[in-house]
Amino acid sequence: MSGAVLEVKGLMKSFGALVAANNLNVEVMPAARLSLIGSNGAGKTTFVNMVTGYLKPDAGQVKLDGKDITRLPPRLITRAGLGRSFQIPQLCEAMTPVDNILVALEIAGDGGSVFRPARTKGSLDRAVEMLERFGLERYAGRPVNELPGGVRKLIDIAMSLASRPRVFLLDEPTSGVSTEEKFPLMDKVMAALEGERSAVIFVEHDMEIVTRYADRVLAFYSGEIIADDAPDEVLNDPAVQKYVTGTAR
Ligand SMILES: Nc1ncnc2c1ncn2[C@@H]1O[C@H](COP(=O)(O)OP(=O)(O)OP(=O)(O)O)[C@@H](O)[C@H]1O
Repeated sequence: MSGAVLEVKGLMKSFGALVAANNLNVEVMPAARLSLIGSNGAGKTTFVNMVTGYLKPDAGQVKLDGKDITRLPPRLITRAGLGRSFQIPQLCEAMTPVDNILVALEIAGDGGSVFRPARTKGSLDRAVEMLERFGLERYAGRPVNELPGGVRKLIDIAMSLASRPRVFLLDEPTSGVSTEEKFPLMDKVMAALEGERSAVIFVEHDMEIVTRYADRVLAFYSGEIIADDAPDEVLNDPAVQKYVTGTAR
């Protein structure tokens, strides 16, 4: 046993002649803060989609807590303990934040209907607790389609975290967020994770966010991981400066 919560071995994916993932190997420990960087088309989303079941790999294996989840459908992967939030929040527009979180709990749970999620005391308490953690109590009773973009993003993240995923994947959490809002948003996400053992993996183009919130960085280039180390090491790597950050002198 490696102690890793997520183990990715030999993951491969091609689209015709284009190799979008070339033998990706990654182990993620509980409570890790891992950032995925790389220029457009480097293969980050392909990696995330394969790990979360949205894309079938051509070869390789993904294990969560030692359980093989390769090729399971996304919903079963969520149930196994792998949460995901999207660049564009995936919300039930006419429902309140509390009801959205109840739906997320239902999807991550063992059954019931996502159209009429159970309103047990446990699930309601958890939904309210999540809103409090993100400072969103005042929006509790309004439909989410009336709420501002930053708030919707936080609700989407609160939905994924409500079921206490073992691994939480965030796709560009600060994209579309203003410079003034990006640090408060990440501070809230990281504070909400305190006390949980979830490992966090976030795709990010903003190097200020990467250096402040990640304890490890994977740099992708042309379907391969070209660096895997602490943020300072990766950002000072000549190949990363040449192919990823464009900061080579
Ligand atoms: N469904 C698909 N069909 C064909 N090619 C694809 C498909 N999905 C991704 N690709 C290609 O695979 C490569 C990797 O794309 P991917 O979306 O994983 O990159 P990325 O690092 O996430 O980029 P970005 O930062 O722009 O989101 C790119 O060349 C892309 O054009």
